[in-house]
Amino acid sequence: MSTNLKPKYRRILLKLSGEALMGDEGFGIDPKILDRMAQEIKELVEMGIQVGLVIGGGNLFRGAGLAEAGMNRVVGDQMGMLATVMNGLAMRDALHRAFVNARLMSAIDLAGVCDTYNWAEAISLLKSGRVVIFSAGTGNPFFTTDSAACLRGIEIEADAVLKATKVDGIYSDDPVKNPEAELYNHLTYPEVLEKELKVMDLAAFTLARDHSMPIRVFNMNKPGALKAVIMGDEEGTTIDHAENLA
Ligand SMILES: Nc1ncnc2c1ncn2[C@@H]1O[C@H](COP(=O)(O)OP(=O)(O)OP(=O)(O)O)[C@@H](O)[C@H]1O
Ligand SMILES: O=c1ccn([C@@H]2O[C@H](COP(=O)(O)O)[C@@H](O)[C@H]2O)c(=O)[nH]1
Repeated sequence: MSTNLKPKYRRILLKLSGEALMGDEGFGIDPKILDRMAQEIKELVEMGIQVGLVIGGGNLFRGAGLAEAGMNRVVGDQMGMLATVMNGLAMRDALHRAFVNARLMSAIDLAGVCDTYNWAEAISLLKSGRVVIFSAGTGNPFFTTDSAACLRGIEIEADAVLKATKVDGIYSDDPVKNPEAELYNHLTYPEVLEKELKVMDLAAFTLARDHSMPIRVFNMNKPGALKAVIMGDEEGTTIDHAENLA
């Protein structure tokens, strides 16, 4: 249970792993996970926290995988970006069913389906308590939704990028492959690079570092983990400048 009384963050950029959305299925979206995430986001909104959301697309398509199978990489990435719009539509629907006001924006024009990304409008929606889902990544191929999360997080002046993933945080090695791997509570930006830890791709990570955007990585399947992160409790792994970790 948290010993902190006030949330640590006022505005967050929450990145949800697309792959984690599929649960035990090999493809697609598990409605139970979607509804649980919607409830957890609702709790944050009720605490007065402004929530920007980026969802991955790994449960549907990844450009790199499609290119390996012979498809043109740009076309594969376009399919990957559209996959994140599908996840965004599903999440907006789940949030609306949970009586949470949410808007879906896309970095690619999709008139009639959702709004096109607009920075000023996003800020104004966040201030009015709406959850804003940023889909279609950065709108460009050869990037990932981790880059989109850091980019949008910096643009909306979020207090942190919270990366919800399938493992408890950042380990000394991939914990799925190496059960001996140790979990880190805190890391500085240079430590992540020195230790060659796979937190997110380099483009995303350096963007966060260069703009002093703290990153917190935690398990989206662990009940209460998101709330603990929000309250500033020791949960998952925090990456920041050394002086902010002290
Ligand atoms: N040092 C490490 N610490 C923690 N996880 C690691 C590490 N190295 C590799 N991983 C792997 O990275 C995975 C998390 O990846 P991540 O959440 O970034 O998925 P993703 O590819 O961004 O998801 P999606 O594309 O579906 O949104 C973990 O499941 C873990 O197996
Ligand atoms: O800015 C972006 C973001 C994503 N893509 C493509 O979408 C898929 C899914 O995103 P993940 O981060 O892997 O979940 C990604 O593999 C890319 O193919 C993109 O092109 N540009």
